Amino acid sequence: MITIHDLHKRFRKTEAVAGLSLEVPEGQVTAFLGPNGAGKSTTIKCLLNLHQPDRGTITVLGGDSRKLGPAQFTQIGYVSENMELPLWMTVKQFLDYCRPLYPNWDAAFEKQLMGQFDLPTGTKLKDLSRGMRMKAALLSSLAYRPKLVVMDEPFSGLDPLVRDEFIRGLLELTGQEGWTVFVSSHDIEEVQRLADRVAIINRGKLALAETSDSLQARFRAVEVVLPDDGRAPVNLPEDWLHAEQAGRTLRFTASRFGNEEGLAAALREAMPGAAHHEVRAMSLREIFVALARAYRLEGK
Ligand SMILES: Nc1ncnc2c1ncn2[C@@H]1O[C@H](COP(=O)(O)OP(=O)(O)OP(=O)(O)O)[C@@H](O)[C@H]1O
Repeated sequence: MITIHDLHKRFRKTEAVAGLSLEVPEGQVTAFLGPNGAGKSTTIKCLLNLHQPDRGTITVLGGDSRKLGPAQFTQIGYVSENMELPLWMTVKQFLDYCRPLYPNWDAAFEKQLMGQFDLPTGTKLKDLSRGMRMKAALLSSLAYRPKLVVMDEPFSGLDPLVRDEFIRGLLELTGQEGWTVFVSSHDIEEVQRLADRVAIINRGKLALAETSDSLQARFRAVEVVLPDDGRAPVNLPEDWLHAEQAGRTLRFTASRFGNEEGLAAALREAMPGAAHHEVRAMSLREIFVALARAYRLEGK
């Protein structure tokens, strides 16, 4: 659905995107993660033809992003935290304004979304809470049933309750509609329930792209009780991340977990005298924290 190849974009001295290549497959929700200033918004603006790439190519919906025009934009829903909305309009006026812009606008679906999002039609956009305003923006971008939904930090600034409700609505819809969604965030917590795939960008480059299932299959939190002399070996396997010892307990993150037997054998080899160990699956949030430490993800 989206193929980014060797994307470069510079603003004066800042190299915002520095050779990013990424595939966003059809029918899945891809979370595009990275710290502040990593290059997420710049990538999204390039793929929507709002910025010209300096180098590299992006294919969106089968065509060159630089040729995206009104016809393609009726197939793409775009929601951004910085979106400018006509705040003086009521929700109803706003939707009346959007409807004729999209030949594929689905009035019945608009109604369904209105119910689902529980929006007050007669209220001016400027008088809505931030969460409600994002919902109005989302509604106006979904009611024409786009093939591709691109969201740039849609949840930032929403309180957890509103965010959860918003995500529940989105989850239902993506499930029903089979949408391809590309959603950026600086915090996995915001999008972990939505994401089929995770792509991490750091300092303008791709650090990792993988399905959530594969990440959750290969990461484990491990706790080992060391033998009486209580010293962990200095050279642990390099896929055991962030080893920390407290008393006789050694904790680390196994980043290439295959199965219990394989891990037990590796533990016996690395620490022959260890008494016992515990292995626990990790949430995407915990995995992201471990990855952030491993890649030293930092804002610019
Ligand atoms: N129009 C611009 N002019 C100058 N510099 C820019 C411009 N847009 C982005 N940058 C810089 O490019 C880098 C990447 O910014 P970008 O907004 O793409 O990051 P981001 O990952 O979306 O960050 P955030 O999570 O803070 O939104 C930053 O250093 C930013 O200051």
